[in-house]
Amino acid sequence: MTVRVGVIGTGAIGREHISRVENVISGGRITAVTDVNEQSAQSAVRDFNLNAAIYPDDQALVADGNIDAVFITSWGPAHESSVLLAVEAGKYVFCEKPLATTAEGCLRIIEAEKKHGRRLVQVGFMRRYDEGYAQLKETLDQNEIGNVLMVRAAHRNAAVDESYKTNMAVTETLIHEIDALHWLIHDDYHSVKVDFPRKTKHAHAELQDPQVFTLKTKQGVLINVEVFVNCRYGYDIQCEVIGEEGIARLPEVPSVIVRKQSKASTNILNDWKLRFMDAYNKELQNFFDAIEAYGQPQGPSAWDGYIAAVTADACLKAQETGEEQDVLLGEKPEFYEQKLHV
Ligand SMILES: NC(=O)C1=CN([C@@H]2O[C@H](COP(=O)(O)OP(=O)(O)OC[C@H]3O[C@@H](n4cnc5c(N)ncnc54)[C@H](O)[C@@H]3O)[C@@H](O)[C@H]2O)C=CC1
Ligand SMILES: O=C1[C@@H](O)[C@H](O)[C@@H](O)[C@H](O)[C@H]1O
Repeated sequence: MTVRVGVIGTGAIGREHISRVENVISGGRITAVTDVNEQSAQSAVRDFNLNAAIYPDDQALVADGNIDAVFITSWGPAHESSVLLAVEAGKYVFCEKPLATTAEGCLRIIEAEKKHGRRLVQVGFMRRYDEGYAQLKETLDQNEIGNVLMVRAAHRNAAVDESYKTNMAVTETLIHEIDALHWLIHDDYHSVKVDFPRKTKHAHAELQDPQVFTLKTKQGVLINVEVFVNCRYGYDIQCEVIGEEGIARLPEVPSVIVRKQSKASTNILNDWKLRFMDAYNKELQNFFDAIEAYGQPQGPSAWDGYIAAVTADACLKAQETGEEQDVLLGEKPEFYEQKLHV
């Protein structure tokens, strides 16, 4: 089966995903695109030599009877309405994070998907497909370091532009750790708080940078995540898990070690697209493979999108108030308990 895909939003990651469907992975084909900036949609068709219809908006694209799935790669605030349109039309959905900008929005999507009666939605939490995270998870699942006590993580970007505000440290950046870390240690968040250390001179006036988030889990694990988006030196993702019997670290990205002029040095990547390239490829391959094998996706679900949204809301409130906030999750619906494996 070839999954025929319509893409809503042909910006940076939309183009990345178009390219990987057309040139890298198997099982899918881009047959429709739309973007509020029509020129962007046209240039995607031209640049990737697509045999695809260009639609004026998401509604027209979703109504196309010749598409099976929709990739939602528009700006975050536009995601919810496009997901709802697609689910109501019975299309499979791959939606980049955030699934919706509020927990209530995620619940509306969950209700629509339950009404359809079968999972349709996968959220773009690609860390779960990264080889390093997979190895780290395997180490923890094998109980090699005993009970997990603490996690120390960092999400660093070299620089961001002026459109990136303090709250985006949560909604754009920390959101990946929010998803990956509870998945990694099989635990749920209980409360969150944030500290603002001395501000770097490289951050613009409306951005507090760096920020340090402390997330406590229901089992008492203390997770500390540094978000530092003007670190200057590169794109760097760190994660160290401290257990009762030992410590497990996310592997570094392989890089040749050069010994020269009394120094040993390795390269550090600068670009998130390269850091997680294999993970993006795997998540989309898995999306197509699961549709073929089971008639439904098996990757991060709308429920995972909801967990991230509730936790992100608590982090935003912690930013505003300076106080610790509880993470209040509803009961996981039976609908999302089913485990599939490709
Ligand atoms: N999983 C990951 O690692 C990443 C996820 N993202 C997420 O992907 C989404 C897109 O990010 P970027 O590609 O970096 O942004 P971008 O600004 O480069 O592209 C977004 C595109 O969507 C279009 N658009 C906005 N609203 C629309 C609507 N209602 N209908 C149709 N088109 C619309 C814009 O014109 C633009 O071309 C964001 O939610 C972002 O958080 C982005 C980068 C990496
Ligand atoms: O989602 C992403 C971007 O939006 C964000 O800007 C980066 O910091 C992330 O690491 C990347 O994965």
